[in-house]
Amino acid sequence: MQISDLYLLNLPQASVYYLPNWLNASRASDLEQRLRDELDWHQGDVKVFGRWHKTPRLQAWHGDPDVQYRYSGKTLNAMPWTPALDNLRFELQKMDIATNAVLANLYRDGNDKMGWHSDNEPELGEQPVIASVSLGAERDFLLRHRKLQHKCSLTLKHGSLLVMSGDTQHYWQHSLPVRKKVSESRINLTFRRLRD
Ligand SMILES: O=C(O)CCC(=O)C(=O)O
Ligand SMILES: [Fe+2]
Repeated sequence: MQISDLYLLNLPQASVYYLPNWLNASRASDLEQRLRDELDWHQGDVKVFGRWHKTPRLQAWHGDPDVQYRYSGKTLNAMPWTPALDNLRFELQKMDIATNAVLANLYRDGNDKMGWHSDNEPELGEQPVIASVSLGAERDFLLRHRKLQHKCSLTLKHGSLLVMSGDTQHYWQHSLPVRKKVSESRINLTFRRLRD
């Protein structure tokens, strides 16, 4: 499989690709269970408008030993790859998506969320490639252009793969809004490549 086998979203100044059934349902469910048990989940702190809050989701940071992650003024060392994460990383590698770390998010239910942001930290480079795997509850993923009026909403399915590349992070923001009716949890893995 190649990135060109995914569906390209028709968005200006963006390269966003999506494949709903990247993993079959049973593999996706097994993986979800394993990751829930194996990853180094913790609830971090974020600074929003000068005040500290608990992140409205759990997170885990895994990757190559030398990879560090700067987040709200803190530096975290990556925990090692687990076999399950390493397998996925290998499959992405076969699609020419080279990554050395993954930020995992666990949304415990529809109250957990992620606010508007771009993944544009300098260590991700000029044109970051972010490969995002979704497991568990379906959640809406929103994209909005920073200057134009364009918006887009996508329901990320169990076992799906979303790839953001090119200028996407430069011109667009994305978010995962609260969905009160969702009672199930969701795990999302965002594979990234950080440089030093
Ligand atoms: O949960 C998602 O689908 C989005 C996660 C995300 O944007 C991130 O980790 O940077
Ligand atoms: Fe993101």
